[in-house]
Amino acid sequence: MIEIRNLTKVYGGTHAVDDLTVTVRPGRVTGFLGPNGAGKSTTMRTIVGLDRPTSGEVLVTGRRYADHPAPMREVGALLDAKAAHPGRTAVTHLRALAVTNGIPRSRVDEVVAMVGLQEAADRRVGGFSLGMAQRLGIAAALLGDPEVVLLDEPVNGLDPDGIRWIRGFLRGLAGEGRTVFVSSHLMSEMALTADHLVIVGRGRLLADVSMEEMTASASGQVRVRSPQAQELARLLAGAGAAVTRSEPDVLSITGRTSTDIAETALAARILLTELTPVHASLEDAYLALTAPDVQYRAIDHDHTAPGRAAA
Ligand SMILES: Nc1ncnc2c1ncn2[C@@H]1O[C@H](COP(=O)(O)OP(=O)(O)OP(=O)(O)O)[C@@H](O)[C@H]1O
Repeated sequence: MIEIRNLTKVYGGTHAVDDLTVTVRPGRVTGFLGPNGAGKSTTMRTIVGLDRPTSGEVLVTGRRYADHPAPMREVGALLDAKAAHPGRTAVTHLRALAVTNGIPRSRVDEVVAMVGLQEAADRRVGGFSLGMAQRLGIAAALLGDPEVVLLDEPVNGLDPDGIRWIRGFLRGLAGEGRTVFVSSHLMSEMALTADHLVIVGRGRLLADVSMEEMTASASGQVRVRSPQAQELARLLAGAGAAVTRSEPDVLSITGRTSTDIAETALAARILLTELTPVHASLEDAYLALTAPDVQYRAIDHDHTAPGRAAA
């Protein structure tokens, strides 16, 4: 578990993280989302002791990172895939890390196999593709068999095969009961990987929600099928709901919950054959939530759609 309590980090005059309080729980993949400059990397660096909080604190499995006698056994992090020395082979890099952290050398072979790098184990890291470097970074993060795993943009620049591999791998780690905290800007990927979301904007917490809640609440729409659709539409519209009829027996309703609609139908003895909250895509839900907090926005040249973040 990661407990972030009133974390603030100020660089010069910039509040990179601003009074952030959130708990990242084990047994699930938690996606860490936010526009460019929202403070995700700063938060992750603080969790592993690479940045000191200006105020507040972060506890990993109950203690500050620096207070753990063997921190690599508690938390493994992939913050920069290109961090390994280019002249070393994958195995010498991992052995050096193992030795300095009191981890048996036999563990190196285990993590190399876990990430599928056996064939490249004796090649120099400088010649690795981005996908291989990401795998090596993950192997390093897993050396201490940690309960908590942090990954900053692990799928950046990977091909679809690599992305799919990381997705399955992270879900497997969470399935073993580990705490998996992963940042990404790829919403379609997060929608497939994460169970829970922590969303920040300008250093502050915007949402700490399950994927299900995030996408259901953003749409606010309920789809209803009924042989008495016209009568139901009249009743709901009369009560202030926005109702559109897409097929003769199908209504899209905004402004009423599923329960409200079921109660209205029951009271009027109207048969419902379908009652479904419509989920927004994660991308739509995310963009709606973070729009006020986007700091870097491209100029919109075609004047047909709002420009999105670019930095
Ligand atoms: N070492 C530093 N010195 C000065 N300012 C910094 C430093 N690190 C981060 N910042 C600033 O803190 C803010 C948060 O940056 P951070 O990299 O944590 O955001 P992020 O959410 O990871 O962004 P991105 O999605 O672009 O990677 C930004 O305004 C950034 O310019």
